[in-house]
Amino acid sequence: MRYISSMSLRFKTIMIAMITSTLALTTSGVFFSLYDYQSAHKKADQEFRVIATILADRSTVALEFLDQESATDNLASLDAHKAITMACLYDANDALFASFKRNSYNLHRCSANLPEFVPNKVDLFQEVREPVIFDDAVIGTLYLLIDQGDLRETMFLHITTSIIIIIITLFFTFLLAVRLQAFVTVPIRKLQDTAIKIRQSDNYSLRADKTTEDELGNLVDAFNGMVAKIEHDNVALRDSEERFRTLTASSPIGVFQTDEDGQYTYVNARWREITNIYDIHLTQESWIKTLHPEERFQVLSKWRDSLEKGGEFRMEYRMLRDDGEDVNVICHAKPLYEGNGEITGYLGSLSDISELKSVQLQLEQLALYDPLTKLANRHLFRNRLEKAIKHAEREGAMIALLFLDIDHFKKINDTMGHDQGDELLKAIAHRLRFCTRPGDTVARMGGDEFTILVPEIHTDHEADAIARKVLDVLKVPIRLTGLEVIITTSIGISVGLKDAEDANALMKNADLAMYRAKARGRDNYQFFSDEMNVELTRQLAMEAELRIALQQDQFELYYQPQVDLNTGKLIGYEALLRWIHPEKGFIPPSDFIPVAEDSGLILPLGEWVLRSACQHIKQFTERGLLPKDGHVAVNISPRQFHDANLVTVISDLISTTGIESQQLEVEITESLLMENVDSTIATLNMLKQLGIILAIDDFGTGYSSLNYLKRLPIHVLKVDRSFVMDIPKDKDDMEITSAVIAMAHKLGLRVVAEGVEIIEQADFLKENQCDFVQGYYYGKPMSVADLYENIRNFDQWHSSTTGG
Ligand SMILES: Nc1nc2c(ncn2[C@@H]2O[C@H](COP(=O)(O)O[C@H]3[C@@H](O)[C@H](n4cnc5c(=O)[nH]c(N)nc54)O[C@@H]3COP(=O)(O)O)[C@@H](O)[C@H]2O)c(=O)[nH]1
Repeated sequence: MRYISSMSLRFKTIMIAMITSTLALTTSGVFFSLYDYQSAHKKADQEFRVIATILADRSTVALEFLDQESATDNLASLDAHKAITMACLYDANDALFASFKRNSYNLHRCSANLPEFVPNKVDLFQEVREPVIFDDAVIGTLYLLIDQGDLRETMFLHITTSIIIIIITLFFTFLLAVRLQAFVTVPIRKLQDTAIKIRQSDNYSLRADKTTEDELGNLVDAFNGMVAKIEHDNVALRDSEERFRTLTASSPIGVFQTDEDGQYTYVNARWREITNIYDIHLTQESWIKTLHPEERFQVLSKWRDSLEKGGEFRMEYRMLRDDGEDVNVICHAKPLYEGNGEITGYLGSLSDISELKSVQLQLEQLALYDPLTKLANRHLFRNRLEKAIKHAEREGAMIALLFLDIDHFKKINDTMGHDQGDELLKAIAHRLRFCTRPGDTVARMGGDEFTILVPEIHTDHEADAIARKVLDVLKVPIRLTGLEVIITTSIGISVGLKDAEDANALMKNADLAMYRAKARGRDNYQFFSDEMNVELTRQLAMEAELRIALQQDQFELYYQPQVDLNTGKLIGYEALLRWIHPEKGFIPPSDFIPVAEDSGLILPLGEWVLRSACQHIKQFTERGLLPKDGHVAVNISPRQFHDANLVTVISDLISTTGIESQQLEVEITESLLMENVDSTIATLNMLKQLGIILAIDDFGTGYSSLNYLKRLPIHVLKVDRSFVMDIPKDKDDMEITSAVIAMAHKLGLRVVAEGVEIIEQADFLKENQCDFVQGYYYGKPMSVADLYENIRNFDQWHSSTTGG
């Protein structure tokens, strides 16, 4: 079959025609020869039987009368029939009676007796036996032997003629087939030649000639149509490729194409710029050489993996170019497929993302690191803390978390200026790094708060040692431009997973411990303890109770008189808040004010105090308990002071209660002044514009500088009780107090001395021109009812209480 399929169409067409003709002619020749032979044979047989019947009939008389001569003559009439070779007449006993033979050369002779009949005998001669009947009795048999040679000869002649005719016909058929096949093969050959020409010349504008209008003509049309489509597609492809080349040539992205083995077949100019490879014969090896040694293995194995699996290649990697430049790139290559689905190569892009990477790094730096100190920021610290907790859970290890707050940093920052403050923070960060090991994390949480995470400790002593080291190292004077600063810090330590098992709790515990360190005089460290937690629980319980107290009106204002030292007259009161708990009784403000401050409850509570104080001012004025130009001082906590609504609240209260604004004095603590200086001054100015009196409370306990005080729009300075209480025993306190009074006067401020308990203190203050005093010596804070009871006439009441 394969042999046949490889034969030329021309040969096959001729062969088909020849085989078909041969088969048709042979079949019909053989059929007709046989038919002819059979017909001739049948006809001869009938003829000889008729002759035999007639002859037998004629021989009846000769046999009956035993007339051999007549019988022989009778038989001799057969001479006219050439095919009858021999005729024998047998009598009733089958004995030869008369005979005839063609000639003396005839080999056949009649046998003496009638030959026995042999059925299905095949011979060149045919026998005919005809009974001779007389009166319905067989009196003899006529036996004829007929030579069939003529019949056969005729048949052979017919066959021979047929064969000759077949051969001649086949010959003409061949000539005709050879001629006719050209109608099929020539257009096909032409089509083939055109196809070959197109293929060799890549000239798709060529077309095959259409010579017929039959199926071959249709084939040519279809072929030409197909070529036209290819030509059109080629043009489109060329245009597209042209556009691609033009585009890639000026593309800011490197573009490359490789074969299926990864060898470069095309790169654009940008690709060369990025890789710094300008070899004309570009190989994969030249690209491999540009890969950064640290990443070469990963890049190559991924690239080879993509080649083997026929998958996409997408990777971000570094290159170390031969000019020494470190370039970050992102490479993306996709396989190109042939029509049969096989990969023919890769088309890819190469982008220089160095700038992006550095921006990303900067962003990461910004997102995870504190821009000033370059320490980890809150997020990164939190992240590392959570990882350390997980590690500790798995390994059963301990972690230490140190929470640091620089002591009085705000004061230092405000005094030295923010630039120096920043330098100081950087120096602190540097020292903290020095105190830790590579696996530890030092973070700046914001402001002057730092944390240290030690991810693996074995005993508390290790955390203890780090804390000591930090305290010592930070205490070493820090030299800034033009000055030297000594700083201390307060450190809270929580140990995981002993004190707490999650990041929030550990942070909270360390924070709590840090506050304990602050409370214990700063410049020390404290480990978190359960007792701190108890304290926290207590504070939370108190917070809940404070909310109820606010709803149930469990608060009351007490008033402590303030006296003019020169005249001895009452000039006003300080309003002091009291919480009368229905079960616990009196709870001092020093206990609940910090809780209210921390929880934010100070805002509604402080507003309540202001409203009550304004209402009382109104009542006191009406009942003559407040002298003309007298005032009531109200304490404002830091959080309340920084509340955006404070000025509006006070302004509304003054107008709704109908008091004079100068009858209200607002006391803010000195420590508050050290935070947000600008906004503090702005708020003070707004309050001053309302016409109220502004006083600085607890003066001397903070770190206010004179320069700083000068900028503040305040009227009164209250010398803290801690300076007054040891007068006259403590000479230092006396000196400080007199200096503060003198300084305040120079700044145009009036001075109130707090906590005056004895006459010596009053005398000392008077000698030093202190303006006003307040203290148990003049009167303890008292309820409004007591006030009405006691101060009907202040002068009388004062002399009765002081004995003066
Ligand atoms: N934000 C607010 N703070 C308030 C309010 N009411 C009070 N406070 C602050 O609570 C702190 C404690 O106050 P308190 O227990 O009322 O103590 C005051 C006086 O009773 C006490 N004092 C006065 N004279 C003497 C004395 O001669 N000896 C002595 N041992 N104590 C005396 O001093 C406190 C007044 O201090 P100060 O406010 O600094 O003038 C206290 O800090 C209050 O400020 C409030 O409504 N809001």
